[in-house]
Amino acid sequence: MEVIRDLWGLDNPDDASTYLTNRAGSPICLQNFFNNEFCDHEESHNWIESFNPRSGELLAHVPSSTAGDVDRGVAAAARAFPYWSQTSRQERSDILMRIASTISDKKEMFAVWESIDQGKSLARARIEVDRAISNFRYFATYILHEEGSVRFVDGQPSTMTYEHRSPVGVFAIISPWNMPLYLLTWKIAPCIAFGCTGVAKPSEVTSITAFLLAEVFKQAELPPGVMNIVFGAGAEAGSALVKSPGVRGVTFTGGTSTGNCIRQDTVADIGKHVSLELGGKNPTLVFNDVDIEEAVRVAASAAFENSGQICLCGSRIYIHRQIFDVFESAFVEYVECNYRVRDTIGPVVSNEHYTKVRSYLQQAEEENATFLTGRVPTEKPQGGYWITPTVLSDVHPQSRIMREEIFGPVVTLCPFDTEAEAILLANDNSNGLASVLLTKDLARMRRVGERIDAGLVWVNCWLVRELGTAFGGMKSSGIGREGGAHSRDVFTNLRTIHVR
Ligand SMILES: NC(=O)C1=CN([C@@H]2O[C@H](COP(=O)(O)OP(=O)(O)OC[C@H]3O[C@@H](n4cnc5c(N)ncnc54)[C@H](O)[C@@H]3O)[C@@H](O)[C@H]2O)C=CC1
Ligand SMILES: O=C(O)/C=C/C=C(\O)C(=O)O
Repeated sequence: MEVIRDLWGLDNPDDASTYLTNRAGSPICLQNFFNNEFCDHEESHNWIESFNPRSGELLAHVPSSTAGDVDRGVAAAARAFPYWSQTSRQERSDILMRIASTISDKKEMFAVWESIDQGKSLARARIEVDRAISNFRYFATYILHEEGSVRFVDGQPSTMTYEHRSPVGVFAIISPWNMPLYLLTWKIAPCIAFGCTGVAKPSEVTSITAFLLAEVFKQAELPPGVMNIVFGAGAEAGSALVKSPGVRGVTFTGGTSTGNCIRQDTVADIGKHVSLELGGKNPTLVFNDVDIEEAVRVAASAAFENSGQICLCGSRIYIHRQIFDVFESAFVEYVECNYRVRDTIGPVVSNEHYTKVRSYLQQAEEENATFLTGRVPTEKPQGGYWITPTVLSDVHPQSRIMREEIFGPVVTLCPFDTEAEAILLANDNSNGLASVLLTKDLARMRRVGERIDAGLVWVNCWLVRELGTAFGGMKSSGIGREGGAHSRDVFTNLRTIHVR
């Protein structure tokens, strides 16, 4: 496979950029991956164009797969399931470890292509590649250390009872464009660790690292059919995959409206396992006892990391009125020094997303919000989708800017007077994914932390992750949890066995 060989050999940004220049506008063409073979999609003239976010240039041709292609992937996964579901935990663990080592050997190559394809900085891409490796290592070892128990039924000493788990079957794994490799592996690793097989459909906007991951599966000798990758549009390939009768479970991360569609598409099949991790409009609460410098650092990182394109980003910052002015000026100064486009943060992912984020900024202007820093972009320098980190105040609580997930480098600042008001403001949103509390008061951490509508509450920190703990949201932010035993629940069926 010529393209894989080319990309695989490039592990520094300069070589990758020379390679792209030498292709002289001829895009990289990706292929589906079924049964451990790269193969052409059915309608081989039909491609989705994927662009370089830094320049707007055409970067890749992504197969526009059809329902027929999806069927091939599902059939491959179904054929592999009887064998794979019976392999020993040790065998699966060894293969997951080999996958982790193979990515690790090509860490820089993965980071370079993730950065080119998604637009994130190389530093950020490196962190995410490391975390993708950790996903495989974590589930490789988790399955070796699971505990179970056998009990005797009360009053019946000759009857014992125990719980047994078995893999569900073929999974549809659907992932978004904001942390492409990390979020895909967050689902693929437990899927194969718990004995399921699958078909993964990465976002059509950022498909390159998933294509490289397919080569990792080959090199790590994952048996054919255990994990297949189909590329294509959500409305066609994604939808066909979710609806496929051969698919027994769906795990999805992405936007809330797509999550709602997937819920509708699976609701009639009651036995299908469904796990949905959706959007957020997350509050950061800054109380009046904080160290301002530290609070600014955490709140800014929560707002602007990955150009605000993480579902966990804190895009509504509420600050106690007593420290509002001092926090506001320190925050703006910090953002201007530390989140500079092109230098420390990248563009947003696509032209479509640029237009969406820009429309919120235009609305802010029309509604007379105060732009403390940042602006409505008027041009695309060098054709890229650059948006300057923007801090707004004086935004009406009912404005779309305050209520909807913008998913870009845009944050609002608002004052509050009391703890009770802070909780009301934080919870005044249909989402319930994440939140940050900044305070030194331990009693308040509990009082407030336990009343916030959010699946994840970070106190004096943000994006601290422990892969064994529950990850997911409440309200419109999703259904179910993943991580450690929660992922096990997604990918396995539970039966209770009584033996006399
Ligand atoms: N993790 C998160 O919270 C994310 C949130 N978003 C939000 O969602 C908005 C829309 O972004 P999109 O790129 O359109 O995200 P999306 O949620 O539509 O895309 C995520 C994945 O779902 C697939 N998909 C789309 N429609 C589908 C369907 N009907 N059935 C099955 N799969 C389907 C896509 O191809 C992609 O692989 C963004 O502006 C952002 O606000 C986007 C990405 C991640
Ligand atoms: O686990 C993390 O660190 C980040 C997860 C991010 C998402 O799930 C998302 O943005 O969709």
